[in-house]
Amino acid sequence: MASGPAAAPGSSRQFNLAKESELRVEVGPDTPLRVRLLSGTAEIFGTELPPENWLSISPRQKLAIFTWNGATVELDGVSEVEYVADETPMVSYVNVHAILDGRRVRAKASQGSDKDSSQGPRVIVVGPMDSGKSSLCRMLLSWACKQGWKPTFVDLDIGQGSITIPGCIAATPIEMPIDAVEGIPLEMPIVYFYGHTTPNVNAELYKVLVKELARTLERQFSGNAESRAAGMVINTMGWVEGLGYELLLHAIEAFDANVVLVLGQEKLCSMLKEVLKSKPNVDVVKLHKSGGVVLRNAKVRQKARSFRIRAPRSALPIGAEPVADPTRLVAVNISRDLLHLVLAVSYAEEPDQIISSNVAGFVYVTDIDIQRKKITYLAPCPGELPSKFLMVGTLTWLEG
Ligand SMILES: Nc1ncnc2c1ncn2[C@@H]1O[C@H](COP(=O)(O)OP(=O)(O)OP(=O)(O)O)[C@@H](O)[C@H]1O
Repeated sequence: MASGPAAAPGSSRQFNLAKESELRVEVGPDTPLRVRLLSGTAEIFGTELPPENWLSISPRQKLAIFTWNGATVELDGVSEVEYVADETPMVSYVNVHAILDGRRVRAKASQGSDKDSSQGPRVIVVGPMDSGKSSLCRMLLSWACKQGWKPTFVDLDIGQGSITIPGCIAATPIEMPIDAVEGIPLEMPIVYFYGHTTPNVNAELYKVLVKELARTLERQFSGNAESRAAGMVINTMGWVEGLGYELLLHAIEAFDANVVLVLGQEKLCSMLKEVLKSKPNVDVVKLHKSGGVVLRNAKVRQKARSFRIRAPRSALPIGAEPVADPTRLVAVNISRDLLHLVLAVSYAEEPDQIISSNVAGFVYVTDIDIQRKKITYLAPCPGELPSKFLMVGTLTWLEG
């Protein structure tokens, strides 16, 4: 591993990357960094770099520029960390991709026959915090897209998810390799609002929403053979003990996952193998964590969450006391407590549809007039909200 000091502002430098090595880069909070490919081929989490064009890397991003066959890349700007590593688990990851691809081909070939064999792989990626789950999901999705598939990405991580804002679970079809800068496309996500960043606040509600999302996808797959064959890649939370473990099992069951990829933890892998051995159609596969995955402390995680809420479609909540039935709806009075909260706008038409409805988007409360019972909010687009039901959780956000 060759490591270099962070570069001085404005200086550009080149790296000759040998076959199957990667340049790992951590970008600071406010310093811009650009990268370009000068020769050979290289990719960022499964998406190929365009030749010659400068690509701006967003602040705070931590990434690897990996090459299968060798490449020269140039960096321009300031980074906090940059070094080249030649030991990576990428070959094992791409081998998994090849197996998944074979299953997609077989699923497509059996379209029109029985439903079970026309179902492509349903992959769930599990592992402790900072084991590289999200990065592996990205690679598997982007490699599948490169091959012409349109897999569905499901993100069950309510803390550090990458489809929408924290406190939600969501799914979206991925039709093109994921843009290294823009991230997951946001045109068509199906989003369910949980309203908290940890599942133990209301684990029953979390489970109900996971089931609803799984049911919605099942309905979509039954009418769309193409996405059924492409299958899904499911990202999970980094909580793998106790209730966290129970929720992983629940997710495997709810989505009918048939490939479980376990990143970086022997214990979790053997526990899952043991408990799933009664299901011969479920493969549990252990994979090594990449040495490049960057550990994030609680503060960094909180910052990352609040940063995601600044994204165009944002919003977050406050909650009521737990009650006997954890999925019972509680009406929230208009009070100052709502100020600076992000509320989810439900698609529900009637109150009894609220739990089972996905959300249209989010609004951010900027003012409360208690006398007139009036809420002023920021919304991503003008006009009326698609429903009169707004949902509240425990997530807060102050512009800072
Ligand atoms: N090979 C690599 N080189 C450099 N940075 C990497 C590499 N792999 C992952 N990272 C970075 O490390 C951080 C953690 O990785 P990732 O988000 O994939 O982990 P995770 O297991 O999904 O985390 P969490 O449990 O918090 O959701 C991310 O910022 C990611 O971009």
